[in-house]
Amino acid sequence: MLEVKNVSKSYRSNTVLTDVSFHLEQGECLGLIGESGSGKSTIAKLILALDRSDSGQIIVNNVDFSQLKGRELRKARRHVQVVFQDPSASLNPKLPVWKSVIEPLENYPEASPSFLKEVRNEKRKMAEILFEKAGLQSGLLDRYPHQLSGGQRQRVAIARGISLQPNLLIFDEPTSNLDVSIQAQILNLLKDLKSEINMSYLFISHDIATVQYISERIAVLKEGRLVDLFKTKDLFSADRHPYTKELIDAALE
Ligand SMILES: Nc1ncnc2c1ncn2[C@@H]1O[C@H](COP(=O)(O)OP(=O)(O)OP(=O)(O)O)[C@@H](O)[C@H]1O
Repeated sequence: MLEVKNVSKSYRSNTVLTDVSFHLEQGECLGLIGESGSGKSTIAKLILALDRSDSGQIIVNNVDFSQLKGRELRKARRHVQVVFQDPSASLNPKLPVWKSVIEPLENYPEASPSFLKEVRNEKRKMAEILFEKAGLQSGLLDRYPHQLSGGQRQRVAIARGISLQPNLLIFDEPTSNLDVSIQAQILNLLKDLKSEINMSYLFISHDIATVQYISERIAVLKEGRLVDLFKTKDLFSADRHPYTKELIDAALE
């Protein structure tokens, strides 16, 4: 459902991505790991069409995003959503959180997620269903972002991220700011949602353990090049790229 083909990107003289290729199957989670500055977020930005690659293609459901403009791009964008490390990025501090959760549904009136079919014109009901899916109690609907814990805020961002029933949900370090026990709860929630709603995930993290837990395959980025790509069960296999082994050793330390 996603194909990244020979993508390169530079900012002025700084080469950030070089000839990156990978694909993602429907319903699959691909983990993307690499050190800070290796280009992980840039890949996310390009897939979200927030920026353009210098060369290569990004194909979502057989549509080449790099060729789309204007209305066509806007229409295609609803199939790809994102959850960032900092949920504040997608939550308006001046709105009760239930309104932020249904905002994408207001922006795309043509979207009709299967789990909201019965209530598509009832804003509050849609928010209630999305809250329930994200494991949030309905008593929190009218809170403002600053009145929630970090874990609750991230659940709100997840509720918003799934609201349009996207084909692809990109996570950029979604649990890095959370305590370990909350991280585990959020990862379990994401696993459940993926099979329930049949979405594909691109899960960006610098933490191998997190990526190992949630992903079926793992891609390794080093200085803007994809150096390794393998099934998660082969993480400790002898033929891993030396750089992957370095990352594993560093994590074990
Ligand atoms: N809009 C931009 N203009 C100029 N340089 C940029 C821009 N966006 C990213 N870069 C540069 O691209 C490189 C890769 O950044 P990117 O954020 O993709 O890495 P990352 O692997 O996600 O790092 P981190 O884990 O720290 O978020 C960095 O050197 C960064 O400074």
